Amino acid sequence: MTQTMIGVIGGSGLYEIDGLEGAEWTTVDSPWGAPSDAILTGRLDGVAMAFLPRHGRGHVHSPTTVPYRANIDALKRLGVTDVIAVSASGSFREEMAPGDFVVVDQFIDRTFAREKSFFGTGCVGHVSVAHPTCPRLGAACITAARDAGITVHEGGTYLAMEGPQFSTLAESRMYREVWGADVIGMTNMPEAKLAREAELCYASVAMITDYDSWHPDHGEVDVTQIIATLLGNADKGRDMVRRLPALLGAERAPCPHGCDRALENAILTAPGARDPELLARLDAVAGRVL
Ligand SMILES: CSC[C@H]1O[C@H](OP(=O)(O)O)[C@H](O)[C@@H]1O
Ligand SMILES: Nc1ncnc2[nH]cnc12
Repeated sequence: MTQTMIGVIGGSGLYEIDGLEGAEWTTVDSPWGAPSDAILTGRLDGVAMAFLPRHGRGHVHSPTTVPYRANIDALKRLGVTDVIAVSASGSFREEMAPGDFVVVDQFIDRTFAREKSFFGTGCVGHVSVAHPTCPRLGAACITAARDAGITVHEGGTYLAMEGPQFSTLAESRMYREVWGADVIGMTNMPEAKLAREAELCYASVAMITDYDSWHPDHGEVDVTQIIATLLGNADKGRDMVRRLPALLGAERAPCPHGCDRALENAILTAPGARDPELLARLDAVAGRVL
């Protein structure tokens, strides 16, 4: 048994959480650069918690410039075991309405201008992301959201786009009708892939703010409309997060889905051919297997 530490990555509109005992903003140094912000640490119902605003307080980082590797490394370095990503998202489904939450379980990664792996020349690693989210953690989010009175949808495919512009109407229709995506956002990739490389359980909660641009009755998405919905969603998100420690507990058994063992047999580079500088940077993420 290890100790649970829940890491919450707060998206647009969710820049802090309340109610943590011993709350403190901690600056974490990472060999992958500076994280988006300091990390709020503390305890809730006897469980260690860490909260990181994805875009930084004051919304400084764009979806492209969020330091995804530093963020995941910093959470791992602090001792986080389970990451809950909370993200403002557009909906491609009539029934996934603004104000609803969707616990996402698949992704289509259309991002192209971001560093997507901790591995590379001198230490090549390949992890599976066929099932990119942790079902155990996702189930806890579903229960927590339901207990908080939120309309929550179980499962969905999140299209991760580069942004920062929203989609064209043709793209919106293609993602929905041809590709079968359910929700859209700009940040869950490469975050989910990096969490898997770091052997962290990862669950994604999409807080629906809009119908993107496909819906004939809702016109095109704009940020004013998103912000209006986002403020109510952020309160709901905080309510969901407050319920997670009691559901997950302070003691943690190995992940039944193997998220915490994702690197076993993943590294191909022969020990003698590995780059010592890269190995040093991988200390937190992959130290267990190096
Ligand atoms: C505020 S509109 C677009 C912006 O909101 C989402 O951010 P996050 O995923 O961090 O909640 C979306 O991905 C865009 O970055
Ligand atoms: N329609 C949308 N497209 C991309 N990211 C979003 N975040 C919130 N709504 C979005």
